Amino acid sequence: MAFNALSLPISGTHVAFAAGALLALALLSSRYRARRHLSYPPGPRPLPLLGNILDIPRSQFALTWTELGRRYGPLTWLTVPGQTFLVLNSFEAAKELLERRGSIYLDRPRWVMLKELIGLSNYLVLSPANDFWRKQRSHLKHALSGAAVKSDYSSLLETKARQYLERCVARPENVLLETNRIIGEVIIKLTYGKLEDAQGRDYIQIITRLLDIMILSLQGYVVDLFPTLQYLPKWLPGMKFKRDAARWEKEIRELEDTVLTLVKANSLSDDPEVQSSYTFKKMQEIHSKDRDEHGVQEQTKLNYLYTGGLETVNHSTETTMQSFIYAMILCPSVQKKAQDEIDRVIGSTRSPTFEDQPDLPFLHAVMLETLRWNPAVSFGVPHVSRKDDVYEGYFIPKGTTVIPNAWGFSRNSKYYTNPSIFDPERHLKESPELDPREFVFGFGRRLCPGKELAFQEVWILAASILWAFEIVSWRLCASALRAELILDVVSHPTPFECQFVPRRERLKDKLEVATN
Ligand code: HEM
Repeated sequence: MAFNALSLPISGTHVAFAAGALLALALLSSRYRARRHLSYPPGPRPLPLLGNILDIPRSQFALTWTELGRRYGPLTWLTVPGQTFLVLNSFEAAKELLERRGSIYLDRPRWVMLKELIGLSNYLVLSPANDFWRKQRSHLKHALSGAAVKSDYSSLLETKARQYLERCVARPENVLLETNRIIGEVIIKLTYGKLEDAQGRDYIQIITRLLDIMILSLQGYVVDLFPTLQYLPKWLPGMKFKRDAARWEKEIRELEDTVLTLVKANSLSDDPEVQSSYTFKKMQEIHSKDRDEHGVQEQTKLNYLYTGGLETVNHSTETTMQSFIYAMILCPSVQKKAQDEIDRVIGSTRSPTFEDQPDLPFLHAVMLETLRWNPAVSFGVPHVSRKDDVYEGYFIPKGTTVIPNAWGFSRNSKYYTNPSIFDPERHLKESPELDPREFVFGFGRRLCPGKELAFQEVWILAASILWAFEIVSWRLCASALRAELILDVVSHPTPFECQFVPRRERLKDKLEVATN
């Protein structure tokens, strides 16, 4: 039986529904038409089937992103089948998209190798913007706020800085290793309260290995560009990524189990150091909310996994300190000026404390310049968009991976005069140049929650080194050294040797007095 539309009973609801549907259709079609007239941002021409795969670097990523910016302008568009990428070489565009429109650019890439094959999807920095991520971030926001860092962690940071100086006096040939070690100790102390478990296993070694695996797996595996490759059998040629993933997954599970055991043991500890740690406090919260043993187990695991996100960012602080030491070797006049300021304000009888901070403006500028000169996360951590967007007339579809090229901002003469020169004075001008903390710690809702802690930590370590030592190069004179930076996932200076020469007579005695 044929129905005549007019013979159907029509109610007000139907009319409203039909009008709504028509309106939605009209909107959709006008949006579609508008989109058809909108273009993607400029970028290199994609190849059939492969897209821009040949334009995507395998190393020194930030250099390629910066070069693309020079050729195509502040926004560069790249595609590989099924994925779209937007490289930002404009600080203003990064601010607008990732911060002001932060609710759109909130997710993280799929990172097939790291998250799906190795199973690290629950680490805070890698996590999609889900409920757990939100809860953990809100907890961290308080635990690592500027006020909390000042009141809760200043004394730990000062004590660690003095211990560091003592170790450098005792083992001057090992200062770079000691630098990495002390930074690891700060984060582990703060997270777990202890550096090793009852069996004497060193947590810094465990975490360092975890970080190394993470960074290795982010170094441009082809499966990240073509996720379907993961379903092919591992005996086929080109499937090395599958074997790597299987090996690392096993290793990571073992490392995690060790730390998880510590987290559980810690939750029962009556040691005050443990009780002041981040995980102890979180575990108390979990126990107070969930009395069911299975729930507690699950929460403990999640707590560990998310806390794991804290240590996974440790390399950034290490490389920032390495960049500082490297810059001081390359620029002896800057080093001397900072030391003169320290000598004037602090003198020779005691080592620096945070109370000296307001009186050391040149040192503050040196630390800002260190962050700018070699942004530790040189091309930022990518954000992924949750819905379609339009910016400056360009269409940015949902699911686009947006890369804020921090290195590009740091080398852009629009923001900095002579950007490749290490020059702290740029931050002391009447109108200071762009504060690098505006971009080296990322943007918007994914902004680094550890930025206050990181800045205070590198500040106290740098102040202590300059107070106690002259930093010189082991073999070469400064003029023979060139600034060479490796811009990988976490960027760092090329391996170099250096020596800390004591500037104070009886330095060891002075440090002992300070420590006691
Ligand atoms: C100089 C040292 C550091 C630098 C340069 C740095 C930089 C960054 C950057 C660029 C991001 C990505 C932000 C974004 O996606 O927009 C990030 C994320 C993060 N950082 Fe840091 N960071 C440093 C130290 C720290 C420290 C000491 C901690 C913790 C104690 C920390 C904890 C985190 C966490 C948990 C995230 C993930 C945030 C999220 O995805 O929601 N960072 N960091």
